[in-house]
Amino acid sequence: MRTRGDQGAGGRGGGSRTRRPPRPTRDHARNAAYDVVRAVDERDAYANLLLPRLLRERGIRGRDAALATELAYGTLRGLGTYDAVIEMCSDRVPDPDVRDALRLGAHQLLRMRVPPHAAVGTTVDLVRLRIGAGAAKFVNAVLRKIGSRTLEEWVPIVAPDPADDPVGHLAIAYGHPRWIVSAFRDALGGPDELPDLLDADNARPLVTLVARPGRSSVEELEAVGALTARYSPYAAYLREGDPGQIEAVAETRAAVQDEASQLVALALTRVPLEGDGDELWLDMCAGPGGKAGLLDAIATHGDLAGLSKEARERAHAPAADAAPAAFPGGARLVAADVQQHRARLVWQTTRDAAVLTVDGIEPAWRPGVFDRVMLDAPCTGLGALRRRPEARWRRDPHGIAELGKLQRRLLGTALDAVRPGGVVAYVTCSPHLAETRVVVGDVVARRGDVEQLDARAYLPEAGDLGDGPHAQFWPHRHGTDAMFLALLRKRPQA
Ligand SMILES: C[S@@+](CC[C@H](N)C(=O)[O-])C[C@H]1O[C@@H](n2cnc3c(N)ncnc32)[C@H](O)[C@@H]1O
Repeated sequence: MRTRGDQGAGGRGGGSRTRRPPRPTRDHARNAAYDVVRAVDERDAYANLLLPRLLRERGIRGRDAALATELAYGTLRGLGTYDAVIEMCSDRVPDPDVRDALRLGAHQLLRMRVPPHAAVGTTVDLVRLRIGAGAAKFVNAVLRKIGSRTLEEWVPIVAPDPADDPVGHLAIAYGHPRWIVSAFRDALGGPDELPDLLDADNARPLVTLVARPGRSSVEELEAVGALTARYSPYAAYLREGDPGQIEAVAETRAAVQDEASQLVALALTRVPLEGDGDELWLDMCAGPGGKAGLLDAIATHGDLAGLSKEARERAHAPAADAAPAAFPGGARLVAADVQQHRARLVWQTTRDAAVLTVDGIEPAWRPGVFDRVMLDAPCTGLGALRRRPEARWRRDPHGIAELGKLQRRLLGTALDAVRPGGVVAYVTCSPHLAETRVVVGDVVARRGDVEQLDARAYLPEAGDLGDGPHAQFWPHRHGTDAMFLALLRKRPQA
């Protein structure tokens, strides 16, 4: 995985050597973390898939498992910062395996409260066993230099001056690629909240559960230790433990689902439709099924939690929008995805939905047959960087133009699929303007049959959603993913 200064061999402490196979050490947590960081760097592995497997296979549990997780995830999140400091402290470009060990040591020295002698000593031991004595000597010297200053002291040395280059400064200080910091600044409308947002992106998110209405309840989740959530009437937070061990989750009556993901689905069900009929809903890009699971339960059983009187009063419904309403049930969800394996996941997590493997841009349905359509469009996922530690370094701004074309085409077919008077929710797990407001603005301007509703009026539980008419969630404001929602009504025919 490249951040900067990725130029090739070096840092061996002199001379060539034969690569030794890994030897076991007692420091299971650091070995597992190192293996994860190496695998991500070397073969584009996914840390959130590999680490749990390694912990299971090696029998690493409890505090060791927590340490391995913090070491691996924290190191991967902070790569950009650590590489800048490593470059400053090295007299040669380290080889990738040595560099990954240095990154692991730098994370312990600069962001974790590991005492310097332990951070240096354990990393040097690991390098001696896994790579060789020469590399261990080099790592020892570099880590000692890194440990001579705190992160706060290093940042002004290795990052551009904030007065000349505020984005470049924040990119190094908070370990994010520069283009992502720029995109966040544009979406926030200015730099003021950037440090809070980037900081929130570096924290592990709470595990949020959804109790699917008619199938489970928040009370059932609270009875097994989950905590009352802030916004969604169906959410509960899990502080610790494996959600898969909870009976309701194992039985797909409940699931893991970010709170903003729950709320954007709920908002779609709350818009009063114009004209007759509210029986058939479509989730056009449903895999792996988070929103489909909730929409399927509400379609069948209704929005059982409904909206509190206070929330209803808080709902600011502009004249053109009717007030939010709790759906009474009695509808059917069709859930589609272009990828068969993702459609299968949707089938496994829903109960009553019809699940199809279909390309949303070549739809298998007649135009105008659906009353409500959810389009959770494929996107860069910049709003969920907290979840995949390495994701920020893998995203590429050059893909956005192609994604934008697909997003526009899918939004066009979603609007064709809904009946006049019906509603489409356009959702992305990205706040990037090119994937959100620009896509919606272009499609609405091109068609004469769509009006954009004030999405905030259907989310009275959550404030601070922006200037509208769309709603934008943020990790630093809401503790959720940075999810975007636009609600579009197809105008009734004259
Ligand atoms: C952001 S994810 C959807 C997440 C899902 N709604 C949830 O809440 O779990 C986007 C999905 O769109 C699917 N997709 C991409 N292109 C598509 C297309 N042309 N037609 C239908 N689905 C598509 C992808 O396979 C992916 O599963």
